[in-house]
Amino acid sequence: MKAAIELKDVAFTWQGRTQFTLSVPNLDVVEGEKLFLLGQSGTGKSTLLSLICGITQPQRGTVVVDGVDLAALRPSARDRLRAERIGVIFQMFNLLPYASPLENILLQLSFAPERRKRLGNAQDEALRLTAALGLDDQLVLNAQTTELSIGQQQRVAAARALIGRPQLIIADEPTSALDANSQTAFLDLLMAQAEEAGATLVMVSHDARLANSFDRTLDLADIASTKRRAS
Ligand SMILES: Nc1ncnc2c1ncn2[C@@H]1O[C@H](COP(=O)(O)OP(=O)(O)OP(=O)(O)O)[C@@H](O)[C@H]1O
Repeated sequence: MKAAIELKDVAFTWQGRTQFTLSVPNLDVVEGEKLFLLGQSGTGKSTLLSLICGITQPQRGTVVVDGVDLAALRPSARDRLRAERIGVIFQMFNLLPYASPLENILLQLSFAPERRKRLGNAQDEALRLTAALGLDDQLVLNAQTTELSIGQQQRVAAARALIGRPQLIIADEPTSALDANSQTAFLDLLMAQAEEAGATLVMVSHDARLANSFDRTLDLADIASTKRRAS
């Protein structure tokens, strides 16, 4: 089976913060796999997702995504690869505050012409996704993102990640602000979208009950060592 993500001998330290080092000797995720990633707070789950997305670069080792060694790309090419092939739901959402939810979702496609081409009417697709996530059309079309609750913003961030069926979906605690019913609806949609696109899914969550829906569960402590030195 083809690997969607391969990490080898990776070591990473945030610039200027030598207290924390994340080391991942080996991590392989195969195409189409749905991986659930658990781990204690502060151990480096979000850091690992940043490395996979090419947002940060390891000081040592290789990160290969969809057959591409991220270190071999210029920063602009890494940004393009991320926009085209990876749907990212960031822990802090990273939405534009003064744009509408719809504008936030469609903006993603302006950086990703391949994803755009897979769609007929992009606005219809955005509204289909947001409706499936329980958001009202009028809110999506007319509200400013700052007016949305945290749970609503999380759903907008999810729709932005899913639009255009990216091959890889990276989700950092995407259900943390949702109530139990919304969590179930969200996970159902996430799984359906991943399956429809044959996408690989890596999701971080503290809620171990969600693990049942995934092919594999990993605790970060079993694949990585985290060094935390007192500063
Ligand atoms: N942008 C950043 N700049 C500097 N240090 C950072 C940055 N992001 C995270 N860190 C540090 O890296 C370490 C790991 O953080 P990370 O967010 O990856 O952990 P986590 O396992 O995702 O935590 P949580 O479960 O609480 O979200 C922490 O010591 C954190 O302070």
